[in-house]
Amino acid sequence: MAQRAITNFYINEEQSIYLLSHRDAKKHKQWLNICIKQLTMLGYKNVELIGSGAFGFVFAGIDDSQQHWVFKFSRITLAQSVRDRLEDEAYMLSRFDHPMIPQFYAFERVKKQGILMMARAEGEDLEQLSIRQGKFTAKQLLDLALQLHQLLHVLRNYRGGITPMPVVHGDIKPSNLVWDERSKTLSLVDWGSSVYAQLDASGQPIAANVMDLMSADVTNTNARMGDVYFIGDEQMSGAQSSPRFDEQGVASTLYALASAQSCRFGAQVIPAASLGLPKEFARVIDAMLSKDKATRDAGGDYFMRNMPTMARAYVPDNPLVRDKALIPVWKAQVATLPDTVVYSSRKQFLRQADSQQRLVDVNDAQLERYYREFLFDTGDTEKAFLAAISRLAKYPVVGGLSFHWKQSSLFVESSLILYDESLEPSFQDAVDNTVKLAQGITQKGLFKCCLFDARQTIQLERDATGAFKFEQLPQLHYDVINIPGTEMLRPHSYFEDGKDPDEQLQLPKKIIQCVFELNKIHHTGCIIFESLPQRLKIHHYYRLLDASQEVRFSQLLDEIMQYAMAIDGIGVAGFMKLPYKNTREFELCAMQSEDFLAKNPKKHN
Ligand SMILES: Nc1ncnc2c1ncn2[C@@H]1O[C@H](COP(=O)(O)OP(=O)(O)OP(=O)(O)O)[C@@H](O)[C@H]1O
Repeated sequence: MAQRAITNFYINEEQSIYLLSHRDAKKHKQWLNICIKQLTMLGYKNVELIGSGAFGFVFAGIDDSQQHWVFKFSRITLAQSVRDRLEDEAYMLSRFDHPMIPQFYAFERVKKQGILMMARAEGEDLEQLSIRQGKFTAKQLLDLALQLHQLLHVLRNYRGGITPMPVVHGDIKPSNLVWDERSKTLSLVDWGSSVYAQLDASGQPIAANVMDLMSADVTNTNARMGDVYFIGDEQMSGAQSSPRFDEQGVASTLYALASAQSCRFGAQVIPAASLGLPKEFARVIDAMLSKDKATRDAGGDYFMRNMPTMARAYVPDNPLVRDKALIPVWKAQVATLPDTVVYSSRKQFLRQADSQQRLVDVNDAQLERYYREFLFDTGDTEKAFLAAISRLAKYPVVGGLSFHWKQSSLFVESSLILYDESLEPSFQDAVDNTVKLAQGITQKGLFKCCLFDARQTIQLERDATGAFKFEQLPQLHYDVINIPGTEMLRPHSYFEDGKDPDEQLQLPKKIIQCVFELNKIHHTGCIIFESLPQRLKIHHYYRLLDASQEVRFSQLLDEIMQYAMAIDGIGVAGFMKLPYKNTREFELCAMQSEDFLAKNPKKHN
């Protein structure tokens, strides 16, 4: 119990509600139900939760005249100053009357709870579409780029009366863009980071902001932080706000959708020029994502001038043809889809890149959101790799991956079981990206991650003496599939790689003995013990591959549970078992080779 207490850590609901303590999960559900009830009492029908972000929850409902409304609530757990931002967001949204921007309806306060009301943008946000569809086609991207170009014009040309007052949205990214396939229209939502621009695109102060100039506020930025996975370098480093910020958001968005990633950081290893896009378009995106400001700005200027012409070029409207998957994925069916969460050895991985050693005494198990604060010192490709790993958990999948960087090669072992066949192509894109990005990482070492179903996580509370409270000892869940005898002869992988520095929890020896015994039986799976002061969480998935061994297998799992009741330390420890020792080897590759639409018509036509 000598570990530092976990202080500033909170598992975000975004991870999975199933990982919250019973009490917190109940509170969370109750709160959502209260919101739904209140909105229903106000006369809205079909009220439902449609989104949740770091700052709030978003509900939708229908009024008497069949108008679709959206209600954005700020999280009550946030500081008042942060909650007040919802009112600023309401103000900026109310400035616009444009078909690509949801109409502002009202801002109201119920006790301390602010509620922003606006029109619902019909359709699906582009992050959801990207998860479902995988890489966007060139045609989709050009159509989208044209609409984004139009949006940038709307923002730049905003006027307060006769005075030009360009607006910076500040958070353009796929999840803030709602696409309606029926009407082919795009809407920009989430105005929580928007401000009046201080500078114009050429870096000159904007005359309308005389107040700022007079109040000697010329050096301070009024900019707000957008999503660190999508904002450009200037916004990240606290520069004064300018339309360049949104050009960067647009470039990041187009890049992320073209490559099926959830961030902008992969562009050095997987440039837009490698994605089978029209050459001119790909070059512009890469220029806009450049590390060099002059190149970025020139790219942005080119986009603003030429996007309409680029979008007019003929591009075949065919579905994507994908190369063979870099690593295999198994498919399976299940009645209830898993609520996937990923755990990884990323702390160790990040620490190596953390030059200022700010992570040394952080010992939390799961730092998904928390990592955002520590991303500054990490290389872009490492960030992109971690984001690509997180993206895997957006799919209904269980399994494990290990990446081992040795000499000049990358070795990947995997076991991935996807529970929705229709998502196979997009999941393949997501998995291939992890490999391509890993090929671009030069630091030596090992990275492993497990993907499990949070619904199956066993949680046991401790009493005042530290003993676990339960009526009946819960059982570890497993599936059985019998694979052909020939497959059984292949050597199975055996995942033991010495003490992992991230795993501070000392497990009872008996558990380790059981795991050794389990290893003799052909199976795949993972088990992670996460011991907190008040409770123990056991995350796991198991798949027995030799049905003849089921009796022994389930007996060992029961024993593991019994011995787990002796865990008294705090920390995390776990084991992962991959089914075969068929490690795939990949060469390191600093940058994927160029591939443009016109050059390779067979492949893309
Ligand atoms: N007017 C709207 N019409 C349709 N969908 C909307 C609307 N506003 C928000 N959404 C949906 O709700 C999600 C979350 O909304 P929003 O981005 O405003 O919340 P947030 O808490 O600021 O999120 P984040 O932390 O991701 O910035 C969006 O990704 C989008 O899918």
